[in-house]
Amino acid sequence: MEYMFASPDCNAVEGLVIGINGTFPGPTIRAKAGDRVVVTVINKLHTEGVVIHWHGIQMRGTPWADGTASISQCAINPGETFVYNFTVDRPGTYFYHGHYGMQRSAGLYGSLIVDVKDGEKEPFNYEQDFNFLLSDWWHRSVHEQAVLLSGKPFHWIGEPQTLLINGTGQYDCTWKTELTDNTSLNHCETSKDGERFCKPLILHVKPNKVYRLRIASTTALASLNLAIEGHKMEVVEADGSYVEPFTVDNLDIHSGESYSVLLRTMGLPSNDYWISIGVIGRDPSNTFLGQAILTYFRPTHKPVQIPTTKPPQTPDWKDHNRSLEFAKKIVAKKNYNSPKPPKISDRRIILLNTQNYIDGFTKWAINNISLTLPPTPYLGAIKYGLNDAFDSKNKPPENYDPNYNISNPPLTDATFGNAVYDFEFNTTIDVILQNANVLNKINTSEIHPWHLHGHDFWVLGYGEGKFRDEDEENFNLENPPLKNTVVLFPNGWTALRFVADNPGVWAFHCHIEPHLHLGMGVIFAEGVDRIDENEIPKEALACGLTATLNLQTAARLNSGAHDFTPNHYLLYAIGFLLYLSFS
Ligand SMILES: O=C1O[C@H]([C@@H](O)CO)C(O)=C1O
Repeated sequence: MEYMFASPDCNAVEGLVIGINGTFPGPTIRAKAGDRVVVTVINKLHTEGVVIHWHGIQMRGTPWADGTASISQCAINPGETFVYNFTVDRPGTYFYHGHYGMQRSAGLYGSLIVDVKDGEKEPFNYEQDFNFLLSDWWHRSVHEQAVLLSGKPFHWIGEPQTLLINGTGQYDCTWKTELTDNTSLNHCETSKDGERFCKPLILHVKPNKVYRLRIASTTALASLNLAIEGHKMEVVEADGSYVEPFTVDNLDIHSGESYSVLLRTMGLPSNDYWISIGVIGRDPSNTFLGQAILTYFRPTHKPVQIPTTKPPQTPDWKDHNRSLEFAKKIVAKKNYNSPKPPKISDRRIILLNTQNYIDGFTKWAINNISLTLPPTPYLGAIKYGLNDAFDSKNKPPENYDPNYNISNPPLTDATFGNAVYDFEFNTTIDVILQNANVLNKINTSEIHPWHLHGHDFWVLGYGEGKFRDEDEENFNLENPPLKNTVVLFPNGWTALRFVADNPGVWAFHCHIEPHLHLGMGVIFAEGVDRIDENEIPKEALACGLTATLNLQTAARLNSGAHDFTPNHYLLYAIGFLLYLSFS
């Protein structure tokens, strides 16, 4: 991991991105289900720690490899190395990204594709797959962004300048939304030194075939919609689970989500076709759209032309109902052993999402608590009972004040906090995400994609306004989809269910990078006592109070406490006597 100068969207001024092995985005990792993946991370950032989160991988048996700073491990210091060693148990479209500060916004990400095991088949056929890793790009550095957000008064970072596909975008191109007479690509195609690196991604396809597009979004902020001119798409996978196929003209994808769609190519294509990616859910302001070209192989090898048609318009960003209808179409695949949720839950937590002030600083809070991560990773703090490492005395609230007016939030300050929701092992948990209006903007409620670590959850339903107990009657317990990221729509609620059966400490948070930075997340812990401490790599827990723990172990070992001392003989003698007395 290393900062590099780059201009992913061909803006004249280069900025900094975090590259991996000299590339941005990082290399695509491709594995087969059941594979053990071993990745050595060497931190070559000069002055910052780093971690990598493997988004969508459940880390069963290796919770210390989840790559969340302060939660599952210590940040890897500059110059240090950390080895992630984990199993990818389910095929699907995933990605990896930084999970320390706002490093995802700095471009620290790459794709992770898990194919089916040898000899197994996907429930659909295709000729070839194409990979689209979508992101958004700001010309201000991530450090400037963090300072803007953390200041008093608060300065919002604004919308992105450009949308990127596989790390490439086209800022300020004449063909932003429609073509001008001059169809040359000018600076959008050629960089200063003549290297063509900003031209749009080109998919070469043959007529009458089926292709799989793997689309994942690691945007820092933007919710997106993707449309392919003249073609429909059949949605077949969401967040690594197969879904009941459905056909769409365009696809919504929010930060943290991934989809596979099947694209059937035409028999007699008349042209090359645009693929457009636009912003939904928030006013896109001047964001330059993401564009790619679908080009058909031709007998005469003509160079790829910029299509002479207009790129498809993505839907109106304000049309949340359309997005909600899209989200509701995603259900588990029929007759495919899709696991069903338990019929009832053991515990229900309601999480109210609000924007708040704390001492004049603008923050996001959940049930009035804005998450501030402690220096000691929770995994070690809980495992070793280091009660001072975080607020272990208090439990975070299970609900919010029933009189709270979500349309007109009171101007009460929130508080900072870092207490943990701890779940009894193997119990079924329902979470209701509840949206509200933001501060100081009449009638404005924002969209929040929430991502859970360590689990997939069933999405049981969406609703308008405040969640009421009766809404439970309409939960979808028949074929709810399994996802790891779900949208909380403006003014509404989203209900989800999962079984707390994965020992570890797991973040659950809004996947909008600045929102997490401003406290929009909670921490879940389950079965931590079941984790074998001998398996936790020592370097994962060598900071904060857990560092002291490592030092104590080292000191004990150095002082020879592991040698056979007279005390051991005494214990053995007592044990032997007990054995004799019982036998
Ligand atoms: O966190 C945010 O702050 C701004 C706005 O709510 C206040 O300026 C915005 O659009 C966000 O998503």
